[in-house]
Amino acid sequence: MATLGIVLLPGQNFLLLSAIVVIAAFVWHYLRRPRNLPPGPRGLPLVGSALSLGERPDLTLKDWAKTYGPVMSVYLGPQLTVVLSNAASAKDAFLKQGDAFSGRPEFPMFDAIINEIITDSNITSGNHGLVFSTGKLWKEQRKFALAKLRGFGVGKVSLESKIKEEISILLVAIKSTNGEAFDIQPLLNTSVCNVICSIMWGNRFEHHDEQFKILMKALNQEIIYDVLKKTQDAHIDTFDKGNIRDFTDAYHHEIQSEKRKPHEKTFTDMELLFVIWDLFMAGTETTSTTMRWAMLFMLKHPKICRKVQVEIDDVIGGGRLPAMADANMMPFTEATIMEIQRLGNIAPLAVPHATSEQVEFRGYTIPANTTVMSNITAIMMDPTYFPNPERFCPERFLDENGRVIKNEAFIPFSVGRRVCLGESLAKMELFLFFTSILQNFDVKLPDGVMEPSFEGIFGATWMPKPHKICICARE
Ligand code: HEM
Repeated sequence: MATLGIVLLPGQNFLLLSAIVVIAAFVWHYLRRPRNLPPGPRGLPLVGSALSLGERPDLTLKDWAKTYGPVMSVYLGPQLTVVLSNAASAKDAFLKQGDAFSGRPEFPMFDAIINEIITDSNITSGNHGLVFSTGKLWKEQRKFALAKLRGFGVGKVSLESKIKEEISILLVAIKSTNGEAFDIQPLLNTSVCNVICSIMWGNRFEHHDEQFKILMKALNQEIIYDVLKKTQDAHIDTFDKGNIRDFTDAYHHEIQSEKRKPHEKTFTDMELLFVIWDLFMAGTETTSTTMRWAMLFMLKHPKICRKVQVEIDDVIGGGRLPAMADANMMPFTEATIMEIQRLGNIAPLAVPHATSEQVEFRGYTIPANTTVMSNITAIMMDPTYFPNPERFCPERFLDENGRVIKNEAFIPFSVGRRVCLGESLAKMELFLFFTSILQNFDVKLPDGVMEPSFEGIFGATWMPKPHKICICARE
């Protein structure tokens, strides 16, 4: 190459070209940034700030918010993302401007997975079910699911008795460990999953049932679709519109009553599969992981554990299982569960939202299709609302008369239109499982272990690393 009278050797040619590409990438990176965005780190071309997030993105983002403020913009790869790091900004967005802030980002990887799993249909997009759907489909599915979950007993005594049946079986299984160290996760997963089975299909499974074992194993695998489809098809074979037994029947009835043209319908057999899939995925690991954190916190704070047990003994005694009606009379236990959820915090960045249109927010302009994340870790560790936030202290949720008080930054289920659809069910399960275990057992560390480990794995949820504990019959 000979330009401006300069002659370059082949190696220099390559260097020059690389330099031009890098400079162009930086110029493009800075110029493409839309005007009037919230402040935030500039990051690098193409990857943005994604490589700086580390193993705990929630903690890194919490740290960055100290510099850039509670509403900050970050490029994660090429994706513009707005991060909300205090309760007020999350509520302003998801509650006050919920119309614009309740979409979900597109996940090309998710679409690819769906394509891979579902081979017998022409489904190509991820806009299905409850968790990742948007627009009219999401609104209709969510409204239906909420109404039917209520109809099939969520928040009512009818479901409570099913949860208690599950708990009785769990307690027998725990007792059979004879105080030996064991991993409680599979037992908890099975019990919680069975509660969803009861609502979806009207029946529970024995822990050793082969079909149930396949379902449990499938939950995190590609065969989940086939397993759910087989169960659903068998269920629908016995459908009788005069006898709606469960969620699946109610949904099937809705499909049959749909009068809209095929392309306008959102209630279909395929959609039912996605909805059930979402309820299993969102409703199993979340609750059982919170219970695993609960056991660890009780091991770490035996005095608090003892105080909960004293309250259980006073209000319930030992002659019957705990009931939801007891909760009002057990403020310390309620406050302890809240503190477990605050520090156990299983959904540190919740589920990302997206803007459905360009929106003016707190003086900034946020373009359509921007990903919006609420940093639940930052919100539930905010010292303005939780003084000394690292400390495990149930009393922070009690007033001077020992009554439970609300704290507006306590949002483990998120807020607004996309608030966790299973919140009532999860609260029922957490109270009944937690109190029933502590009513009957003491939690202990295995021989030779001095401290419970709070090391976790940051994945779909923030969960404790696999560990063993001893659960011994109370003396
Ligand atoms: C301790 C237990 C649980 C916690 C901490 C939890 C937390 C959350 C959070 C943070 C979200 C995201 C909300 C948002 O996008 O702003 C969510 C969504 C959701 N959760 Fe839960 N969850 C729990 C249990 C459950 C259970 C038991 C079910 C169902 C049976 C469930 C079903 C769902 C569904 C369907 C969504 C998506 C809602 C939507 O996009 O409209 N969750 N949950």
